[in-house]
Amino acid sequence: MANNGRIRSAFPVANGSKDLTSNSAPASTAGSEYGPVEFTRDDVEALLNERIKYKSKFNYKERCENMMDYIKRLRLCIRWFQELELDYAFEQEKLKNALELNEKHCGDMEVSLKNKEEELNMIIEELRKNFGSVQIQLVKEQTEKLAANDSLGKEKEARVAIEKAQAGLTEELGKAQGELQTANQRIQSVNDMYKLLQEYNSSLQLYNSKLQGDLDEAHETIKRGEKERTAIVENIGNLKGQFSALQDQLAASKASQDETMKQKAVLVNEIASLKVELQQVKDDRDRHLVEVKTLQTEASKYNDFKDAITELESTCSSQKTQIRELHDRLLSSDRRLQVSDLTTFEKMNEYEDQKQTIIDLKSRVEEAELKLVEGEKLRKKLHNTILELKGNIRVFCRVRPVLPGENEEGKAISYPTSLEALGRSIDLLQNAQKHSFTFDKVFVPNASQEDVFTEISQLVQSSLDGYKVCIFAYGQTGSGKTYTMMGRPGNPEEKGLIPRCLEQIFETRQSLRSQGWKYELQVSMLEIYNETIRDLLSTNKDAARTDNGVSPQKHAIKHDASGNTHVAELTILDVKSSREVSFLLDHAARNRSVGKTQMNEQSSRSHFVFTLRISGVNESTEQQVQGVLNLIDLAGSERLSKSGSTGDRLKETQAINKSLSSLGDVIFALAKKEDHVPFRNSKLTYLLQPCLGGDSKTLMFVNIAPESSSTGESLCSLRFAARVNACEIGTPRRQTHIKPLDSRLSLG
Ligand SMILES: Nc1ncnc2c1ncn2[C@@H]1O[C@H](COP(=O)(O)OP(=O)(O)OP(=O)(O)O)[C@@H](O)[C@H]1O
Repeated sequence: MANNGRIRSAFPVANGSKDLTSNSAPASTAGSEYGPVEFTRDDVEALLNERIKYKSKFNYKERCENMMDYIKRLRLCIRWFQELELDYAFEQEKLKNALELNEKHCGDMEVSLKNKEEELNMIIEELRKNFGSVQIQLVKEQTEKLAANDSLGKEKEARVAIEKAQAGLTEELGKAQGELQTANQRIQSVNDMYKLLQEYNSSLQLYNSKLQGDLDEAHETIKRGEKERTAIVENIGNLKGQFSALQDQLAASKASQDETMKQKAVLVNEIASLKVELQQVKDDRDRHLVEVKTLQTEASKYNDFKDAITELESTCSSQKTQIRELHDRLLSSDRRLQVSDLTTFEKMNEYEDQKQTIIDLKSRVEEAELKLVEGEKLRKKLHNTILELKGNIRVFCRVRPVLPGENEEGKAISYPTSLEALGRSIDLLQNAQKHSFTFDKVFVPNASQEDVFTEISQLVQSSLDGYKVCIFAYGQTGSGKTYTMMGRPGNPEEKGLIPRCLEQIFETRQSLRSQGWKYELQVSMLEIYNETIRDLLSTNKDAARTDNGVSPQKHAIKHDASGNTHVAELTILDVKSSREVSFLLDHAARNRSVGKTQMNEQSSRSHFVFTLRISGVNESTEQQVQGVLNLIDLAGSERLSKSGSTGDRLKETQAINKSLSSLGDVIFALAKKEDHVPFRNSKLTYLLQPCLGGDSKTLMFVNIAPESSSTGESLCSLRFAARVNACEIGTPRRQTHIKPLDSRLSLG
């Protein structure tokens, strides 16, 4: 029990003292005999280490008393301990409760803090949103402010203009009022003058009437004088004098009367003109009054404007305060924007660097692409040189995949993977014996139609360059010859070599136009069935389908001195697009002789020969080329035993085998450079004579079925192909000319 630095009094009981000062918590009330006592650690230790000394060892009474006292003190100490423990337990309980309370309080605080945090987050979110909307509003307010400023400026301008106009109008009004006043004055003076004239006129009239009276009087006097003349004859002279004087006076008064009359007329005219003038002045006055009225309405409008302007100004001032607020916010946003601008600037720099890197990379890619194009050109050139060096016959082997329902077990075919054999060799296992073959190319079962076409596309190009090209597919029934040549109908991905060749030719024809080349293409399709040629493009269905009705001589084959082949009465059609050719291919496929054999449900029982005659003229160089592309799907090569044929099928198989073995004979004779090459032994070899004879480029596909049951047939096919592959027949020759004036070369 640690004292924790509490200052305590020495153990009083132990010292026999009754100083019971209590100065610590928890307070102990131990020691009822001694009152509440407290022990320190030293007290307890002193008590425990106390050794009672006795005066006499044998004074048992004293020893007993001392012992009793010691026990009493020990008991006291124990009780103190117990009470202390109780107090501590109580205090611990209290602390525990306080701790729990605090924990609870803490939990509550935590919850409330979390709530507060959420609330604050929400407020922040809201503030952010508000900030966004405030920014939008700010932009809006700014545009509005600008618009208001604009309109205010306009209004001010209008106000100034109106004020100017008003000043002008007031000036004009003043002027008009002045004019009106002068006009009124003039009217007044005219009126006065008119009055005066009227007075003058009336006085003149008076004077006139007076003169008239005088005249009447004179007349009276004359009358009296006349009367008196008679009466006073002697006074005539005097009277005559009087009379003439009176007449003179009369004439003078008449003249003055005329004068007055004239003056009156002048005055009347003047009054009339003054009246007109007065009318004009009145009109002017009315006009001015109207102007004054309009000016007054404008002035009232201007007053309205004034109200609007004051309203606008108050809006402006409120907007100004808003703008000021927004401006403050804008400033803070600006500061943030500056920070983000800095980041953006850094990012921009990074972006620029990356852009530069991209540009560098692009230029490097372009360089690489250029190199690639150059390399491709070189490759083509080398390829052609190799072809020419190698001779004109090459062999490609293609193994078809295992078809659904076929047995995949016991793989008879494998493909060596050594560097020199990869893609060119094939091993066939028969009766535990391995037969290895190497060809120009071996296509594994998963090779696509496009893969195969890529390998022969150079050859197709050669036909456009003026070579005779002959590609044929050889192999047992069901090994994939028709698939290789024609593809799977209705599936563009799986179209065969013939449609792909034509697409390439038409595309190249189009692109060569820019170099001045113009090509004409003609197509013919025939089959050799039982040693008889049948025109597959004939529109006469009976002639196309019937075997017996066709004379073997009908489609006689002829070769001219230039190595061109003509088949009599064969339909040759000009073609302009690959679509046209596919239509013709469909037509021909429908006309083909097919039959069911043990090995193929739809076995081609004839050799199918597709011929494309290519005639090109270069208008700028006058160069002319004639190429021929023969694509041949041979009939199945299986042996009689395997085909299980009887009757007509047996006859077909025999004819097929005869022509195929003739093909072999011709190739081998050519290879051996024998004097006599048995071209005429079969229709097929005779037809293909110019293509096999050394001038052309020939490619043979040997098609192989993968299943073990076909191993025997596959071995035969591969052996035949290997022999062909070993042949070197001649060097292909290109048929080019400089355009003769009016000739068109015969084809084929
Ligand atoms: N490479 C290939 N990928 C997928 N299927 C193929 C392949 N080669 C051939 N086939 C399929 O195999 C079957 C037989 O092929 P195809 O008719 O072309 O053989 P064939 O040698 O022309 O036969 P025949 O000589 O009897 O006419 C067909 O259903 C064809 O679709």
